[in-house]
Amino acid sequence: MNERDNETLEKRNVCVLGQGYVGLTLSAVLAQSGFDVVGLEKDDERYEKLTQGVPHFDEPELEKTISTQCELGTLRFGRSTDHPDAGHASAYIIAVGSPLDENKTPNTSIVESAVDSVTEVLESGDLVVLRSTIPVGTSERIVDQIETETGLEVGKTLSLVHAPERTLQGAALRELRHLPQVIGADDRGSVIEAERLFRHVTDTILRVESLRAAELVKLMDNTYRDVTIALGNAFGEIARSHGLDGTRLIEAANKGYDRNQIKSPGLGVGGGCLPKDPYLVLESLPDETEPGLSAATSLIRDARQLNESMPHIATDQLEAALSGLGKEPGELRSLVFGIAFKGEPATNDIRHTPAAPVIDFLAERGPVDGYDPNVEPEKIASLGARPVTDDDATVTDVATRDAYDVIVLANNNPTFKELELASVADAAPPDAVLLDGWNLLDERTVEQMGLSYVAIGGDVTSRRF
Ligand SMILES: NC(=O)C1=CN([C@@H]2O[C@H](COP(=O)(O)OP(=O)(O)OC[C@H]3O[C@@H](n4cnc5c(N)ncnc54)[C@H](O)[C@@H]3O)[C@@H](O)[C@H]2O)C=CC1
Ligand SMILES: CC(=O)N[C@@H]1[C@@H](OP(=O)(O)OP(=O)(O)OC[C@H]2O[C@@H](n3ccc(=O)[nH]c3=O)[C@H](O)[C@@H]2O)O[C@H](C(=O)O)[C@@H](O)[C@@H]1O
Repeated sequence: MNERDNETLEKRNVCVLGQGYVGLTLSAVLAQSGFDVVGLEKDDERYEKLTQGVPHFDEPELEKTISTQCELGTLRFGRSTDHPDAGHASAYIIAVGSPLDENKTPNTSIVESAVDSVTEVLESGDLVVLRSTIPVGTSERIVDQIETETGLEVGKTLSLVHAPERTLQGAALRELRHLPQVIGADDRGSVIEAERLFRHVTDTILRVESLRAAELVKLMDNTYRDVTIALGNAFGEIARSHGLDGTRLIEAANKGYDRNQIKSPGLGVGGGCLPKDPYLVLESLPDETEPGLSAATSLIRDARQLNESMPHIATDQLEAALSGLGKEPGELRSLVFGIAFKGEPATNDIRHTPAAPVIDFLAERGPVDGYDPNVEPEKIASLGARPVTDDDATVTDVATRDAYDVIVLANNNPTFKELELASVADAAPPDAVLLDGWNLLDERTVEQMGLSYVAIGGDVTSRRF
């Protein structure tokens, strides 16, 4: 049995490795829940901002929570497990990145390196929580890594679980408190220890049978979302091939028919996770050639590839619409609204943003301005667009500051619906094109203003007025 079995976690100090979207929000909520937390962040710039109480990303209530907990002394930050408080902790939560490499194969080296640094301070009776999203089977390999490096034994002198994060960026602090927490381990004692911690965060703990079960539950959640989004995108393309408007047909199909809620077509799937996690499923299969698996993996892979192609399908549509403009190469003036990977809930995260391939396409044809009230100008510039930084400007002010030949709504920020189309059309050259990546606007209104309207999943020629 675990040597600390009779000690409740209320006395445990917690060390969270990685203070990104997952680690920092969890550190804040754990501190708020009465734990003594040290958050470790190895990135110098991010660490420096944290020492000033400033997160590198926006989440509602996050900065206020951090400031309160730091003032109370329940939350502090360090760079590595060399930090004195890291050694005093008895619960270690790994919340570092698990990206893909350039071949779209999972890279768990960042997780393994974080685990390595924890093994230097682990003691008998400690708890390790693997929170990063990792391929099935990774936790078992980490158990071997820790047992070899420390001589501790999971289930006897050490507890180890996989407890995945499932919050939505932009809603994380609220969802941490309300979503059920999945916990999987290969021994009962470890689950009990982890429950003693997470029951202070959320009311519902969902025990699953093993480490790999918890890994797969998380990957199923995100892969399900990616595949269902892909099906909405597929219907958009199928409808368009019939000269029909997929978005309107999906709206009709969903109305009053709750057991089906088909997702609307969109410009693409971004963020740090959905574009990645289906590949973690595909890359952790024992043997993809087994008959039952090959169909399953084709479904997931094809869905992922369709979602990856959506921005390029959009620029193909745009290319067709631009042919009528007769612009010389390099002359096309463009504005891209919505640089973050999604517009709602608001985020400043540009990881895998669908705006990037659209900016690339337009930048080959002329200057591109980029506008997103939630994204720092340097991030917009990093994608090759010239940041528009008029803080007091309305979206109409931005859209009419130049005679743009192309205006793109690249994410679903609801403020883009406030575009005063008459003003936009007045400022634009004849036959300017508006690409509405999220079907935010009414095509009839856009067309009546004299702008060419291109929508994802929509087909203007099909529209019966
Ligand atoms: N972003 C999200 O909303 C969600 C992400 N996840 C998963 O959680 C994990 C983390 O995701 P994010 O927070 O978005 O990643 P992130 O990249 O924003 O944050 C990770 C942080 O850890 C730091 N770091 C890396 N190695 C470190 C080490 N050894 N010691 C201290 N700091 C270290 C990095 O500098 C970075 O700031 C990933 O596996 C992701 O798939 C799961 C659910 C939600
Ligand atoms: C199953 C699920 O809901 N996963 C969530 C997802 O959160 P994330 O912050 O990535 O946001 P998201 O709403 O899934 O959006 C991801 C991308 O998908 C796009 N998207 C979203 C919904 C939709 O109907 N169509 C669509 O194209 C968004 O525009 C965005 O580019 O991924 C998170 C993660 O694992 O990082 C996860 O914790 C969250 O619970």
